Amino acid sequence: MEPSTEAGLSQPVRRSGRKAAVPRSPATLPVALPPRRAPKRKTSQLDLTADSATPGSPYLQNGTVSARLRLQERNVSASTSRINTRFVGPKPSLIATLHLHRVSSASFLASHTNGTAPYVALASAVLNPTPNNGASNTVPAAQVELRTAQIAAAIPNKKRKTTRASPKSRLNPSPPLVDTRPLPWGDPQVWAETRTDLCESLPYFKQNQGATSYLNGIVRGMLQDHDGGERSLLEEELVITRCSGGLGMDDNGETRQVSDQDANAASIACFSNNMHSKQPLILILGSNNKQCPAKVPHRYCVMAPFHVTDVWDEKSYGKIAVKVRLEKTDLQHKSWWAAENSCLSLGTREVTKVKAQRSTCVTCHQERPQIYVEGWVCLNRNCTSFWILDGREIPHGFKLTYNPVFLAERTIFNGFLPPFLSVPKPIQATGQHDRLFSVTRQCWRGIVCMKCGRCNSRRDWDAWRCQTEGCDFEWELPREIIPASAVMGDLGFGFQGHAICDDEVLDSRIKVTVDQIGFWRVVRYEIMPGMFIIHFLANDVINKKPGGADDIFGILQEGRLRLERQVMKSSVVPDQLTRHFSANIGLPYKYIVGQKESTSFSDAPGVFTEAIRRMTWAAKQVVEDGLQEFNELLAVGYFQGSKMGYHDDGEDTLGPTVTSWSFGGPSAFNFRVKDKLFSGFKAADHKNYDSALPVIGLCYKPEVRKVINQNANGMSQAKLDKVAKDALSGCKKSSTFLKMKLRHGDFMVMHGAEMQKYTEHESVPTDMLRFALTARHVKPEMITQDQHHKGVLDLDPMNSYDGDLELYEEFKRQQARELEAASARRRGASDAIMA
Ligand SMILES: O=C(O)CCC(=O)C(=O)O
Repeated sequence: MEPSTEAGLSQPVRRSGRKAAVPRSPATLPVALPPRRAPKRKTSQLDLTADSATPGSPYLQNGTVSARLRLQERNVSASTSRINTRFVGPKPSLIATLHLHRVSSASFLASHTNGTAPYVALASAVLNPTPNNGASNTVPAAQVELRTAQIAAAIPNKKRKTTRASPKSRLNPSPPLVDTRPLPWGDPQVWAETRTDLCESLPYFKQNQGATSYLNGIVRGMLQDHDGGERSLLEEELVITRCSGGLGMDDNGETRQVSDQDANAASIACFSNNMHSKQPLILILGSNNKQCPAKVPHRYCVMAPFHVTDVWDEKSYGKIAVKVRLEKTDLQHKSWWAAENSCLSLGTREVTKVKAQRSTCVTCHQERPQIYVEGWVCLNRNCTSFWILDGREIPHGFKLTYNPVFLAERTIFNGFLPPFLSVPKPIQATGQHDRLFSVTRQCWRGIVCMKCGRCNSRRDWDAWRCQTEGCDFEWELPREIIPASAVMGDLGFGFQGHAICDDEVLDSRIKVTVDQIGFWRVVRYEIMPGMFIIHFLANDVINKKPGGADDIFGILQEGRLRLERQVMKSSVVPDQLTRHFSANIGLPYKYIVGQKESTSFSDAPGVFTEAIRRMTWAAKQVVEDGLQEFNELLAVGYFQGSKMGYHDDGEDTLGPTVTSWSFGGPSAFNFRVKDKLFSGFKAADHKNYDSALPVIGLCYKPEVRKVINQNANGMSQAKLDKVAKDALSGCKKSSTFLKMKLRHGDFMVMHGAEMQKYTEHESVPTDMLRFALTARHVKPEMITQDQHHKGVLDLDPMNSYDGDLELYEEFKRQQARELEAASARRRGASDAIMA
């Protein structure tokens, strides 16, 4: 039997944060549309910056917090002089005084994070009337406190243009100044402190930036980290939110609809698919969400499975937005995010009998429930009656209230629940998995701690470890040492004679020469005079020698070097981890990622000193004058599917020669000219041509560029852009000029002072397990004295590597003996025939 309308609520439904609306018959509801938009209240614009205290700032290292805060408004400014404090323990606190000028009253907030611990600066200022006696009105008027908080950087009320929100600004919105919400009823079963941990650990949420995670036409998970825009809500059992898309920032820094949401956007179709195919999705709550009825205990908390009950179009700020209504599938148990004093009772409610009245649009014949108290509205954007109420289009700013009966509706979910409702179990190896299982893509995903429910990315090479202080949960898979032959792809045991070179040269301006040193095939690629890349191709005989590539491949797998995934210094996603694992030996290397402490050569296994010996041999074969000795070694490990994206090794602390040694699976090692250099344009769309950028042979039309640069003097930027755009028409983005295939045991030498300035490289392993050791010269004068001992190497000159020349000599002697024996056999056979 169909449930009756607007009756049957046996228990009052309590909703926090919304005015109680009296349910009335839709037909009798008065509809009062305002004649015109209410004037917008002008809010004070404050701009507080905590400079020198931005993420990664050196001022946040060594336990010292240092910040200078500025508050700016028209005719108003405030600043502190630099404030410093040393902190101990996890909750540093810092009090500083703000000097305010002509401030009437203000309260503001800024925060920053040093990559591990977030800080928030809170300040408030009070009325300071200008003294009548004409004395300076600069007075200490506010106290600034820096303390740890579970929130990311934010600057409220910052004056911004109405533009699309950058991914970064959407990740760092304003949290409430003081969270007065009650504590939650319970605890989330699964939670995370970083977006990377969340996305790497949960099968149903893999979106590093967006809010909706969908696959094969079905939404798997959705993050509620902000409020879902106008008329959105988040309650104990119900969420109404918008499908993402078409959002931007208004003048107050609030996110809102700035363009029509695309009706054909994949995410919208996915929500409809979920609804029609009865597929639930998992909602995740972020700590920036202000609509949750209780305090959010962690940065990200998994809520529960929800199902989609309605999807509709509406208008928000004059633009079309798509809304989705989601109900919790489990109505029997209290939601953990309910307020601790919530009195929504469960159990005996006959909620399914509550149904809002449905009506059909006379124009498009679509049926919908009555969603707003003010009356029934057609919510189909393709209909001419769309967003019409009482014969008029609903004006922007008109306050619509949800029909409480529509909100009270509950639908018994009779679809299938996904298998990952509770805590996803950590990955396990079964008897069917082979020995390579432990280095597959699945094994460097994250896991959920079985003790505290925290999502943890895999950070360590050898195991998963929970990062919650005091939690000792560790998870390890059985591992065995994998021989190189198991990951060498089509080559199996490798070459017995000289290896075949499969490198691809994609720019004919590169000069290629091929040579041979013993068993080593040496291929040289000259980019320009004095700047070259050399590929030393190894073979199976060299690799098998003691101290050779086979031995080192085994030792690297033992895990004594403690390879770790590092936090990337510059990434749109905070706390993003590299896809590869690494550890540094010798002098510290200021790498693109935040390397942990470097191990000294004397503390590292001796085999790494042997590695430096061999890499020094390779570099000496090709660098004619004065090779600067290597004092740093970066070990990098790759599981299946991990890689190192395009970068250069151009830190000013480094010498001009970089040598690497490869182990295990092959890697596509690609080189390209840096994009700006390639075209001369510093911005996309052929804008900001820079005549000062150097022109090398591998640039786009270098001769044309030189002529443009000669004539650039005195030209306006606009004129220069026009001239360059016309002369360099057809110029695309820089592409790979050399694809090197590095195999087990190969060396690669890059040399040239300008090499790292002009070019960049990436490493994309193509099989399951690979390591690379890269040796560099770090200028000791640029490193603090206390680190110098780490780079000291005991390279006995009597013991240096000689390219295994004797192996090749022996191979030639053996070949000669075999030839001699074969011809002796032939001679013997013909003698026998003659006899
Ligand atoms: O050989 C590799 O896999 C990458 C090494 C590399 O590019 C680096 O350490 O900078």
